[in-house]
Amino acid sequence: MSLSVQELSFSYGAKRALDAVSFEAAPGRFTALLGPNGAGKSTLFSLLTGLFVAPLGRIVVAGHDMASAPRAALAAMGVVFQQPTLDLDLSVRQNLRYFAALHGLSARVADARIDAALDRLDMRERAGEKARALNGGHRRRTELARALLHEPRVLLLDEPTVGLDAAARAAITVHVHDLAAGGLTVLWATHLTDEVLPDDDLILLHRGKIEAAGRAGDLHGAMPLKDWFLTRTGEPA
Ligand SMILES: Nc1ncnc2c1ncn2[C@@H]1O[C@H](COP(=O)(O)OP(=O)(O)OP(=O)(O)O)[C@@H](O)[C@H]1O
Repeated sequence: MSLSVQELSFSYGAKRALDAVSFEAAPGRFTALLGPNGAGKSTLFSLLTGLFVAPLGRIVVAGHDMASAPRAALAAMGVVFQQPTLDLDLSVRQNLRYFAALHGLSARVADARIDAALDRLDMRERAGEKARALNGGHRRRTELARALLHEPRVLLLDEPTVGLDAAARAAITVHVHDLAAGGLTVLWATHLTDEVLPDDDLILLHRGKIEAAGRAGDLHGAMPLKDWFLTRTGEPA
């Protein structure tokens, strides 16, 4: 397993946001972390990315424990945050080069990887444009390209389609499923059931606890995922 979360708990004062959460995400699989608003998805991402330190439980990324080997764990991880994080005054290429430099990549290696990443996302001709000039879908693609530059084993995305139109949402969802099919470990947090395919691995998080986990199609069976989600959480997707 390239991502393993064991008995993770976290509270904001008296408010318990995560309660003994355990799950694994495997290489070559798209794992959807599905939960209604307030389920604890963002809290979990803050712990996975080292923004918060978990007082209870364990996170292991590609064999590296976040508590004892945080640098190695973080180096094995690519992250697309819910909030946009591009520098809007820099070009696409400058944004990517800056990130590559932070990861210690030489300019030559960085430029080769940037070109390949932009080609894959059909964005090569936008490389010189300021991030400000891009629409939401292209900004997200740039963030995705950036998250992969250091060739992580695990890709984490926190509600990456928020604010995108239907076409951009579909394109990025398909692209990330392809990345998983190519061998990457993907953890995709969402509250939107139409982003989850029957063959995906699904973790249902509700009120800080894992409510169900398994292959999505096996969990919801003949019932549409949206209806299954409603019966298990009492909240519409
Ligand atoms: N800074 C905070 N202080 C107190 N409670 C918080 C804080 N941040 C989150 N919470 C609470 O912790 C719980 C989990 O919140 P979290 O933001 O992780 O959920 P989420 O699934 O990401 O929801 P959303 O999709 O709305 O971001 C919620 O009940 C929320 O109200």
